[in-house]
Amino acid sequence: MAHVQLSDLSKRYGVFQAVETVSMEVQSGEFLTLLGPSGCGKTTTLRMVAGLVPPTTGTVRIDGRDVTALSAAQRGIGMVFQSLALFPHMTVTENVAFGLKMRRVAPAEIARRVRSLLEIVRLAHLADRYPNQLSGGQQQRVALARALVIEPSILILDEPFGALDRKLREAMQVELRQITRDLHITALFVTHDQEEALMLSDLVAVMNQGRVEQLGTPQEVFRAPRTRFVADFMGVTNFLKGRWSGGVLLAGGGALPGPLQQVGADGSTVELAIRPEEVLLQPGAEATTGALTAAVLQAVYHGTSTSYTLRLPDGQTLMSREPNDGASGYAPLRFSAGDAVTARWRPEAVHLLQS
Ligand SMILES: Nc1ncnc2c1ncn2[C@@H]1O[C@H](COP(=O)(O)OP(=O)(O)OP(=O)(O)O)[C@@H](O)[C@H]1O
Repeated sequence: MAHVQLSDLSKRYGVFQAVETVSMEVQSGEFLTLLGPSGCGKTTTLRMVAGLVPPTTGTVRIDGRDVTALSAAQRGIGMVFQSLALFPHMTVTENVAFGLKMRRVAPAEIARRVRSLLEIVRLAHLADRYPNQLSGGQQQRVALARALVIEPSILILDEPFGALDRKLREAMQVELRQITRDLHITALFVTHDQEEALMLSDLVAVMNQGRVEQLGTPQEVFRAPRTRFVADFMGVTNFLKGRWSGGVLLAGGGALPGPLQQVGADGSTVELAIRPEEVLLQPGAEATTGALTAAVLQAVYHGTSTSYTLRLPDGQTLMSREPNDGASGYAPLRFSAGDAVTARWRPEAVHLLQS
């Protein structure tokens, strides 16, 4: 059980600000993921929590205690990194036992804990193998067992599944989620893969240029991104420029479906995001309030869905993505280039972005 609190954590390398005033709290047993593109400061943040990198300013607290000045070993945090560095000359059992031996745990207790951990990560049958006799996924599980065997209340994982193929990665993700839940471990995870972040986490912190741009549940950051960066990172492809007029948002050559809360004066402009799967199309151009007319520029079949690129009357483009169910999957596409259509969406599907 451990509660982690980061307060105004910053890291500067020379003149370069790698992490800037990051503050967040992870409750005991929660799974938090730092998500963001390469170089945004995820690893540096995680290493400051682990005690591997000293912060320039700010504090790290575990269960209310300031651990900023403590070494990594004194913090008792389990760690798994992408370059997992198993000891090649040791068997699976010896690799997992290593941390306990260093802590001078009694041999019988070591044997008991290693056996139990190998069962949890489903490797008991490979206990006597050497790392080079294991698949990549099995090696990752040894690394996980090795981190878990010291019974850490906090587990730190930096892109631990980056080298695995998709199927193996998914299996490991499910296992990791189960293990951290079962053992009530507080986990801090780093990835640049939004799907991985969404499926694993209780909380996702989206980072950009050293700062946390949005912190929320997976549903919040996916469904209600607050900035263009977060929306973009979450796979939103539709960004429209709009203008307020008497409580109505004008964009794309028409009035958007309301009610929307006007945030600026009349005439002020705003950027908005809409997920392509929220844009519903009907045949024929029918300009009514809450619907936009559009011309189909391109139709692309993706198997499980079909995407349409549309041109709106004011020249902006918009994407619509429709799921293909069993029947429609074999049917001809509903629209093709040049067709006139009407686009609508639920008022809640529109997210006004902060500039
Ligand atoms: N020891 C260092 N000296 C100087 N700059 C560094 C050092 N370590 C990291 N940086 C820089 O700090 C920034 C953040 O690095 P960090 O490793 O935290 O990013 P990241 O988000 O984890 O990226 P990735 O996904 O590529 O690992 C990068 O621009 C990196 O070049």
